Amino acid sequence: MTTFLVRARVLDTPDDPGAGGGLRSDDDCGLLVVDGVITARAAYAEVRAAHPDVHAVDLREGVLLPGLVDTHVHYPQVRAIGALGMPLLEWLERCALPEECRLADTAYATAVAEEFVFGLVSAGTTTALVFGSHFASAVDALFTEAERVGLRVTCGLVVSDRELPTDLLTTPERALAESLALASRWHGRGRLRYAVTPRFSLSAGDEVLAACATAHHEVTGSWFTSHVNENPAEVAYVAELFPARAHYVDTYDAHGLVGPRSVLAHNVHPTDDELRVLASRGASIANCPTSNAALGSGLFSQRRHDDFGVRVALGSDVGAGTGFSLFKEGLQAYFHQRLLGPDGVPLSPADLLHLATRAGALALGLADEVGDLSVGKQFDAVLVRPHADDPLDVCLRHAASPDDALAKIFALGGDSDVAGVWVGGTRVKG
Ligand SMILES: O=c1[nH]c(=O)c2nc[nH]c2[nH]1
Ligand SMILES: [Zn+2]
Repeated sequence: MTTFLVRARVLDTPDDPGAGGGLRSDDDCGLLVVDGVITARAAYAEVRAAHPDVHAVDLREGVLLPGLVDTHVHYPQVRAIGALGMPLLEWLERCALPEECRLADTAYATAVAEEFVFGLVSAGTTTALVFGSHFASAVDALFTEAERVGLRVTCGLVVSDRELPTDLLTTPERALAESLALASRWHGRGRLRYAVTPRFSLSAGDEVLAACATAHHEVTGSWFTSHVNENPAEVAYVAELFPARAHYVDTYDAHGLVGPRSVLAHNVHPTDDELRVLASRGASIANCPTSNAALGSGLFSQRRHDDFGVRVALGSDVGAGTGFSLFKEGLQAYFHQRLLGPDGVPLSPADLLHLATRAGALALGLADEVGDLSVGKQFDAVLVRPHADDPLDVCLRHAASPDDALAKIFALGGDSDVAGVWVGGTRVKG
């Protein structure tokens, strides 16, 4: 049995700030961690008195947050980050898809998998719903690396049967067979799970979507992820390709793919009917603000999702998104709401932390395990400790309140401020 006691300044959001909760802040908190699980939480002196002999780790030089949860991030696109100036379909054709073709080479894919997992850990992301590769061997490489490092990863084979470079296409039969084979190797193994992943219905016709539905049904507890309503040209083309469907969401819903274990990325241009369907199915949306800005996709309406009761979490959407940091995504989510003027939702610092942690855990069905630092949860945590006299260090020392300190972390925090990362009680960075 491995037991240690953490002494830290802890910020987390166990209760949704948008639903009457707020920021939980404990200046001198004691967390007893036994075999990776938090078994006691109280004032440090109290936990210490009850456990006088346990080894203590003093993290008071920084701020301890729950591990960050990224609900939409593309593993094959690490090397494609930062291509600016194109809308979605042109960016896919000129930038993302040529790079994704290179993952047919397993040695290349293995190197990218290592870079990708390192990118997640460096940013303080401990749980991710990862958009995989079109090549099964590359998906194996990603799961292998995630397991080696110990991250919580849900991922799957990306499948498509049209509109993409030939090397990225498959058939419904092959899609199903390869998906089931991957799931049999990885789903439910340690912290890993399988996600059925048609790229988007623009590139996945009804036969492939039906194969995805079969895989989702056969792999108990699997997840479903894809893209939806990202860009007006994409939305118009999907409508042309699926004349019998009511709308973009219906291209998935008609196959029974939209439910509580679904995460759809973007949804920048939804109709009211689509929001109604998403809410009634209990599906989640990954809001990807830096990607939406970089590709000029538009401003995400948090208000309409809130009004219809659709769950929202955050995704970095690397490589259309401009990096792995969910602090940056949170800040951009905040900016976008500001730019919407009266139609925007004023996001507080606690809202941003909730979006980057517990909302993601809820979207991924992992809220009983991760997302905050309560008793019974896994010790998945991020220590934010900037270098002495960096602007963030200065601002944290002079913060007027815990909410103010958190705002400064989202405004100024980056990978170099992430001084420690733990997953299930094991330190994976720092
Ligand atoms: O932002 C995006 N990135 C992608 O790789 C992609 N594929 C389909 N639709 C997409 N959107
Ligand atoms: Zn994406």
